[in-house]
Parts: sequence; C-alpha cells; structure tokens
Amino acid sequence: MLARIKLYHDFESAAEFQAQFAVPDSYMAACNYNLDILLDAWQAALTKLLQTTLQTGAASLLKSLENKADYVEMNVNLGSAAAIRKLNKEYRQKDYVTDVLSFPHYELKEGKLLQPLMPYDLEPEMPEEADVAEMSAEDEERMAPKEVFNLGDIYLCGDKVREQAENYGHSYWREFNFLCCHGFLHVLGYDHEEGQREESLQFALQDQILGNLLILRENPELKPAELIALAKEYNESPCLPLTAVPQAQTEDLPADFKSGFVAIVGRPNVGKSTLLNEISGAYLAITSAKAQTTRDNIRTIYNTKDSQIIFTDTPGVHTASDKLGDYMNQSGLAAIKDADAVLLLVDAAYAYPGKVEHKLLERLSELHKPAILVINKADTVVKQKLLPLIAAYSKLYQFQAVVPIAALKSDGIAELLTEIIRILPQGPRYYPLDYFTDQTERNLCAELIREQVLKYYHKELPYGVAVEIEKFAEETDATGERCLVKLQAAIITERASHKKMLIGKDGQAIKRMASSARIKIEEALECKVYLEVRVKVRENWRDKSIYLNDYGYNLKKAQNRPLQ
Ligand SMILES: Nc1nc2c(ncn2[C@@H]2O[C@H](COP(=O)(O)OP(=O)(O)OP(=O)(O)O)[C@@H](O)[C@H]2O)c(=O)[nH]1
Ligand SMILES: [Zn+2]
Repeated sequence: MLARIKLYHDFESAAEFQAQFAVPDSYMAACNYNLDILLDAWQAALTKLLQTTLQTGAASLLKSLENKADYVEMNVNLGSAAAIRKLNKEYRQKDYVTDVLSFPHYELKEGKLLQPLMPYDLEPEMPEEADVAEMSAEDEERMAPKEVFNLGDIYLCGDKVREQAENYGHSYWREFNFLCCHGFLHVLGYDHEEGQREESLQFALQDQILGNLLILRENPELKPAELIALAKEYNESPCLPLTAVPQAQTEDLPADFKSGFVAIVGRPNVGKSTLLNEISGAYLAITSAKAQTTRDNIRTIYNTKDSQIIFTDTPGVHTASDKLGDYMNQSGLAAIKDADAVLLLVDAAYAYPGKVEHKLLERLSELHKPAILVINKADTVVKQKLLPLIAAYSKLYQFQAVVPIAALKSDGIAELLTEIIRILPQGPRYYPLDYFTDQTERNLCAELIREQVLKYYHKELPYGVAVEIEKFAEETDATGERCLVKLQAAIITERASHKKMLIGKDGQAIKRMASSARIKIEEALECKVYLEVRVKVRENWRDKSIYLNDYGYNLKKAQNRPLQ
C-alpha cells in the first residue's frame, strides 16, 4: 500500500503561479523559475506529510485498507485567493478568503471509517498499456488493475500561507505544511471545532506529525538545496509505503484500560497550577502567590500501564472586569464541559463554599459531571478543621471522593491519582506515551517571563502585562545537541506609566527581572539562554479582542484559524 498525492492547479505559467500563490522568490530562484521542479518538490513533501499523517492519525483506516488498496491518495488543489473565496461561499456560505478547505469523500471519525469498507469504495485504475507483444509474469503483475482509495480534496490558498507565515513569524514552508496537515486531518475526520477533546486530539496530532518531520516553527525557511533534493526524491519515488501499524501505538492495551480528561478548577490561588506541576513532574504552569496567575488552559498527560489521565489546569474562576477576565472564566467553564471528571480544588484555610464554588458546582450539576473535592494546602490547618468543611461541601454536591492534599509538599497526590483512575471510564490511550504536554517551549518561555513580572512588580501592574516571544532561535553544537537559545521578548503593558515602572531607574528593574527570568528559562530548556527584553505599550490591550488574539488568548485556538 502506497501513499500518493494528486496535485492540481490551473495557473498558466510559473510567473502567474508565483503571483497567485504568493510563492517567495527564494523558492522560484531555487528551481530556476521552472514550475515543474517546484511542484515536484512540493509533491515530495506532501507525500511524506500524507504518509506520516495516515500512519499517525489513521491507523484504523489503514488496517481496513490493508491488502485491499494499492494506493491511498489525497487531492491537493492549489488555488488563488479568489478561487478559494468562491468555494468558501458556495459550500460554506462564508464570503471570505480562507486558508484551507477540506472535502472528504468518506465518512470518517478520527481516522476510523464510520461504515464498513465496500468494494465500490475502491476505484480500479488501469496502468498504462505496455508496448510489448509478450508479457512476462512481472509485466502481468505490473499491468494488473490497481485499487485506489481516494480520501478527498483539500484546497490551499497561497496568499494565506504567505500572510499567516508572516503573522506568526515562521517560514512559508512551516505554514504550507501546517495547513496541509490541518486539512488532511479534517479529511480524516478530526474536527477541533467540535469540542475541547477533539481540539486536543487534532492539535496534538499536528504537533506530533510536523515534529516527526522536523517541520518546526523555529526552523529557518527551506533552503534551495533542500528544495532541489526534494524534487529529486519525488522523481525517484513518487509514492511512499504505508504501514498499517503506527510507530507510536504498537502497545496492546489491557481490556479494562481507563482514560479520560480531567479538569482542575477552582478560584484563583488555591494551587491548581502547583498541583498540575506536581503531577507532571515538570514546571509547565507558572505559579505565584498572587491571584489570577494562570490565564490559559494547560494540559499534561499522566500515564500508567493501565490508564491515561489528561489533566487541564484552568485559570481561576473570578469576577471578571475585562475581556481577558471573561476569557479566563470561559476557559475554566469550557474545560468542565469536555471533562470526564472534574477536580474542584479549594484552599483548606478559606474553603467554605463561596460564590465561585457555588457557580462551579451549579455547572457540575447541570452537566452531571463526576467530581472529586480536593482540599489543598492541608498543611496549613489542623486536621479537625477539615471535617466541618467536608460536611458543608457534601451537602451541596454528591462528590465521588474527598481528598485532602498539600500539592506544594507532594502530600496526598498518590491517593488522589488512585481516586481519579477509579472514576474514569474505559477508553483508549489518547496520546502516545512520549507526549506529555501541549505547553510549547515558546509559550513556556513567555510564561516564565510573566512569572518574574508577577514576582518583581506589585499592585495592578503585573495584571496588565502580556509577554510575546518575538524571536526564538536555537544553536546546536557539533554533536547536534541544542546548546544555546536566543530569545527576544516583548513585554506588553497597557499604560505608558507602567512602561516607566517596568524599566525602572537606569533600566535596573527590568535588568533584574530579565536576569532571573533567564535563569528560570535556562533551567527549563536545559541549555544556555540569551534573553533580550523590551517593553511595548498597547493601550487597554486586555479589553481589545484583537490584542487578546495576538497574545494567544483565544478560545478558538488553532491560532484563530477558521473551520475548514
Ligand atoms: N502552604 C501551601 N501552599 C500552597 C500549596 N499549594 C500551592 N500553594 C501556594 O499557593 C499559591 C498559589 O498557587 P498556584 O498554583 O499559582 O494557584 P492557582 O490556583 O493556579 O492560581 P491562579 O493561577 O491564580 O488561578 C502559591 O504561592 C503556591 O506556592 C500547598 O499545598 N500548601
Ligand atoms: Zn494557576
């Protein structure tokens, strides 16, 4: 079984192609303005992408096709902005240019056929006539009709590839591959718009597939020699072999394997992020003594032989006073909706149910969610104090368990994990064993800088700060190990007066802050780091959707990509 790409476009010349598909000049120059060479190189890349996508995200489909299909293929159509806009209007009633559109031929859900495979699902293809009178056995084999399984079409808009690559500050190559991968996954029945679980799954797969192919955001643009090498590869082998068993999922799961999504919710400052870090054994979510530290959902994956738990740390639910606050609350509530179980975290010292807890419990009842009451910071009170507290909560909700812990001291974590696994449903291992978080290094660096801002500055200043990583460049040593990361970060603040305070007299304040941030980042990335920080003022950014998007606070992640 082979993976095969059918590549289509209706441009007349290389010049028209370059203009309409917004191809960077470096690509055109690399292939000497010969369109055939460029398309061969893209064809090679897309075939690899299809091979990896199928093996990573459609093992079940490949199993169904094993010994039946000779080719599993995808049509990739390269279109102008106008052509994509027309399709988007015609098929989705959306009158704007979008980046990629997908049209599946079969009904698939997450890489599985929803209906059994029928003989007519495969299309026979006659090989070109051999020009010989007598055929050898080998020729006959070659001349036998081939069975083709055509998955569907994606339409890619070059203008958008160019535009988004520029907006996200990565290469055209990364964006091109990202969008095609995104489109392929839609054709295979992955849909991030359906809910948080679907979103995690699709985005984790995207990361994993592009990671396997080493098509990373921080990589430079494709080099001319690489483009030529790809074109050559395509001419040598236009199709790539498909194996039905994906590399990452060869494990045989026990029949009673349990898995699920677990949301950690509660008011600000109860220790949600501390608990997440404790469970992951890594520092993924920044923490601080100040309330409202976490702004976004962060996931970590906990694996045992018989279970997989996907934890989501959420921003504390509070009374919001701006759009950022709304976003934070919605993130928390959305995590509950898609969870298989919920941990309601409360602080042992101030735990009596208040407005926030009532709101969260209301939500849990509406959705009939199994929940565990987790009383954190148990180290700060005497044991007797816990009993009346437990009684007060038990009146409000039928908890599956009540577990006192001290996240900061690792107390009670094992008991908590046991209780969680007990109440989880049977299910698959959603993520491969080596995937443990959706936190990216880039985002973690931004968060570690924000953590130091929370530590070094007071009053309302830190709450008005966002951090943007403008440059993330890596250097490797002779053995290929990463030895240096050069970071350029912008601290976004909402007022000119805050900018002054951030910088401080002679830049002392920002230097001190940046130097402790650098040390934290070096610990996290395990290599030397150069950090350059500057301050930008964006008036009232917390209340402007456009800035919230820019700084990564967007409920429809996919970095704000429209549904394809
Ligand atoms: N004494 C004690 N302090 C703890 C414990 N767990 C967390 N803390 C402290 O509580 C503070 C808040 O912890 P975070 O993990 O940032 O709290 P959070 O719930 O994530 O807060 P937000 O992100 O603001 O919603 C930090 O100063 C932690 O060190 C604990 O078990 N015992
Ligand atoms: Zn937090």
